[in-house]
Amino acid sequence: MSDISYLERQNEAQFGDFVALLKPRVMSLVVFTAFVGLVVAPVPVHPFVAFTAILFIALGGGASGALNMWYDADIDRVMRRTKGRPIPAGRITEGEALGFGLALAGISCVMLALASNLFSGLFLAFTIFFYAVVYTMWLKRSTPQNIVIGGAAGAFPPMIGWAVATGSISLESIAMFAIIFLWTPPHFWSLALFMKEDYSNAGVPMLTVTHGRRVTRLQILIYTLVLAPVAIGTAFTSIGGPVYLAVALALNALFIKGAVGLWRRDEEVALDDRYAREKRFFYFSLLYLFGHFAALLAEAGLKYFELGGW
Ligand code: HEM
Ligand SMILES: CC(C)=CCC/C(C)=C/CC/C(C)=C/COP(=O)(O)OP(=O)(O)O
Repeated sequence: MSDISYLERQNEAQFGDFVALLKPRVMSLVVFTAFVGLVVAPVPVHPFVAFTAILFIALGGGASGALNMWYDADIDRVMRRTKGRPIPAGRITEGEALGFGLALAGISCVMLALASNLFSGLFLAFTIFFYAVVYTMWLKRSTPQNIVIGGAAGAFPPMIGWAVATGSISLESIAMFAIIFLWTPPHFWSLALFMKEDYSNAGVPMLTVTHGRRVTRLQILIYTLVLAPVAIGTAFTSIGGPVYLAVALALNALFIKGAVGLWRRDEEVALDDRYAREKRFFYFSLLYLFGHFAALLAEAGLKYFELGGW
C-alpha cells in the first residue's frame, strides 16, 4: 500500500482534513439513529450520560470512517467522487489516518463503556470492526453483496443507543436495525447506478458493475418491497404509534413508487432523466430514513407527554 512520506506531503494537513476523515455528513444521520435508539428505550437516561454516550458513539463512527479511508486510499485515488479526499489529495498520510482512526476507536469504545455500560462499549467496538474490517477490507472488494452484508455495520447504531439505556437487545432495537439493514441496498445501489463508471475503474465489484443496471434496479425494488412491511410493522411495537404509522405508510408508498420508477426499462427514459431519477431516489432514501426515526422520536415525546412528563 503506497504511502507518501511526511516530507513528500503535497499540502499541509488542516484540522478540517482530520474532520473530513470522520465522514461527518454521513455519520450525522448514523448518530441520529443512535440517539433515537437511546431515547425510545424504556429506561430513562440522565441527560449528561446520554450526551456523553452519543458523543462517543459519534467519535466511534468517525473512527470507522477514518479507518475506511485509510484502507481505501488506493481506490479513492481512482474514483472521481473520492479523489479529493484528504489522503488521495496528499494532505494526510495513510499512516496518520490509520493512527488517528485507531486512537479514536480505542478512546470512544473505552469511554462509552465507562459512561454507560460494558456491553455498549463492546457493541461499538464490534461495529467499528465490522465496518473497517469485514466490510471495507473484505466484502467491499470481493462480492456484489458487499453492501448488503456490510450494511449491518450501519444498522447497529440504534441498537447501541438502546443498549446504552438498557444494557441489552430487544425486539424493538432489532426492528430499528432491520429498517436500516433493508434500507441500505436501495440507498447505496441508487447512488451506484449513477456512479457506475467510478466503481468499474476502481475494480470494485458493486452490483451495478457485476450484474448491470437492470438487475440492480430490480434488486432495489425487491428490497423496498421487503422493507415496507418491516418499517410499517414497527408501528405496532412498543416504540411505534399512530404518528409513526402515518409517516411510515406515506414514506414507504413513495419509496416503492420511486423504485418502480427506476425499474421502468432504461430504454423508455432519456439518459439525463434516468440519472435525475436515480439521484432523486438516492436523496429521497435519506429523507426516508430520517423520517422514520424522527417519527419514532415523536412517538417517544408523545408517550412522555401522556405520562405527564412535562
Ligand atoms: C454499507 C452501507 C452504506 C454504504 C455502502 C453507503 C454508501 C454511501 C455513499 C457512497 C455515499 C456518498 C458519500 C460521498 O460521496 O461522500 C453515501 C452518502 C450518504 N449516506 Fe450512505 N452508505 C451506507 C450506509 C449508510 C447509513 C447506515 C447511513 C445512515 C444511517 C448513511 C447515510 C448517508 C448520508 C446522510 C449520506 C449523504 C452524505 C452527503 O450528503 O455527503 N449511509 N452513502
Ligand atoms: C458507530 C459506528 C461505528 C457507525 C458506523 C456506521 C456505518 C458503517 C455507516 C456506513 C457509512 C458509509 C458511507 C459506508 C460506505 O462506505 P464506502 O467505503 O462504500 O463509501 P465511500 O466509497 O464513500 O468511502
